[in-house]
Amino acid sequence: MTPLLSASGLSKTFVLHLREGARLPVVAHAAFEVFAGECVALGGPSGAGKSSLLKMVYGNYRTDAGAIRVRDGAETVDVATAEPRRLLRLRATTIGYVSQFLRVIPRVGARDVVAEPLVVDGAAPDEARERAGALLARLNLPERLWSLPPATFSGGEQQRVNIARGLIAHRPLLLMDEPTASLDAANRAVVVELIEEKKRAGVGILGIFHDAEVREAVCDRVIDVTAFQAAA
Ligand SMILES: Nc1ncnc2c1ncn2[C@@H]1O[C@H](COP(=O)(O)OP(=O)(O)OP(=O)(O)O)[C@@H](O)[C@H]1O
Repeated sequence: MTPLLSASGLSKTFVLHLREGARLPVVAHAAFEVFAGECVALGGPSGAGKSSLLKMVYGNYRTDAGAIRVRDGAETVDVATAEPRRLLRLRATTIGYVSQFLRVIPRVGARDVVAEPLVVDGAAPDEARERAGALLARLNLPERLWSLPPATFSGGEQQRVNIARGLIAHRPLLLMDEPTASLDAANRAVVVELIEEKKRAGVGILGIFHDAEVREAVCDRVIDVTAFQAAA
């Protein structure tokens, strides 16, 4: 079986230009794979480079060396060297990303924020809104909030809107950065169920899961990022 994601030789050093070019090596020669239907956690202590690796896989951080091969239908795209347009296309169809925080879209109500990825995929707006409502209901977001822009929502409410937006459409590879950080036990359990459903649908997941209970419930294996520690 070919992996959905195959990273090899990944290295990254931050150069702090405002600190006289101080160099902060984060990872060196990182290599890992993610297959369809599995959930893989990036593990290791704070500052080990978990978020940096996830951002490299999504193409938000440049890599100094290495390849990040992502299967995109019949093609394979190397995120590390892809043209910006190719990267945007890859994100539109293949890589989903659930960040910790919602990037609020001004004046757009929560339900429409969640429905948008389906509309972009070509779903009829009414159907997209109905599915968005159903997902928000599963995540216990009170219906009175659905038409309101999430800017004023609580941290946990915003995180649930963010999760719903990140999970509503099918993307074969899903990156998750602490998807349950601000959630209570009942909502954590819903997110665990949603992740299980994605796995059953063949989605490969790479994520950071600080909550040990959630990690043990959904993750098939943990990649220890300290193994990729760069020499200072
Ligand atoms: N944009 C950046 N510019 C400079 N240094 C950065 C940047 N992003 C991360 N770093 C540094 O890289 C190192 C790894 O950070 P990263 O956020 O990847 O760690 P982490 O394992 O995700 O930590 P945590 O569990 O605390 O979130 C840290 O020392 C951090 O200060």
